[in-house]
Amino acid sequence: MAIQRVKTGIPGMDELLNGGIPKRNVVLLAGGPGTGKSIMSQQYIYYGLQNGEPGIYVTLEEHPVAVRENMKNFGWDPTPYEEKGMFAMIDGFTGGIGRAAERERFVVPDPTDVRSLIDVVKEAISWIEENTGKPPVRGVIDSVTTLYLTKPSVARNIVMMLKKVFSGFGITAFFVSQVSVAERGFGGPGVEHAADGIIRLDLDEIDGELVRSLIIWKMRGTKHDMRRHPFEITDKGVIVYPDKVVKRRKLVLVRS
Ligand SMILES: Nc1ncnc2c1ncn2[C@@H]1O[C@H](COP(=O)(O)OP(=O)(O)OP(=O)(O)O)[C@@H](O)[C@H]1O
Repeated sequence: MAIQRVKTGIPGMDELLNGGIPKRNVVLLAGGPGTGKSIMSQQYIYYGLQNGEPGIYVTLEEHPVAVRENMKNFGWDPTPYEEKGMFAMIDGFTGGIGRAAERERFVVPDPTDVRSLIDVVKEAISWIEENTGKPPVRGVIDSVTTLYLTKPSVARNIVMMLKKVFSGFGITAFFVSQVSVAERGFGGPGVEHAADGIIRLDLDEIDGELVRSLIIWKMRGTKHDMRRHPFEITDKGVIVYPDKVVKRRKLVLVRS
């Protein structure tokens, strides 16, 4: 039987994934600052909404109002879908502080406490089920790194706890993982093993120009492309180029 897949909807990406992400996979979207992790996550969620697939988005690094504004800049206004009960924005940023936070439907009272975050996620899933008759298909946490910045030793446990909830409800998720500019890993000890998939995004200076590229490091349940491909961020979102390959320039030391 063919496996069920969730299309990312990001032009070029599903080709690299042999058709899409296997359903229920939790995929780490790992990369340095400004590499495009949030934009790619928002594009993933919005593609689903447009195709009748409910979604949840947990924002831990940005105000939910700023996330909606950023999405609108790309033409991805989530508000009508929130009104229909198809999309839940989970505010893990404000802790309920501020006027705008009072208007949010799902607010995590203590964003540093993973259990309180999980409770609100479950509430949002039930709300979507009540409104649409099905659980969300897609989910995003932006970023999971925030949850263990000060306690890296529990990183893997936290990712496992969240993965159990998301994949338990059949949700296919992007967990955004922040890595520092020169870091080769995927952000946090052991998280790379807990995740079902890893997509690594990079921004490199080549010949005085910043070049965006990505590579699918792993994806359980499917074969996938193994090469590094360039991508661009445009006014309409991310476009990946499956026919182009980026070969990293090596740093050559010249002795005088
Ligand atoms: N309309 C646009 N057209 C082209 N590029 C854009 C546009 N809007 C934003 N960008 C690029 O996207 C980058 C931000 O992307 P994004 O917020 O997804 O990064 P991120 O990987 O989530 O970063 P961080 O970890 O710092 O939050 C900007 O630095 C800019 O280079």
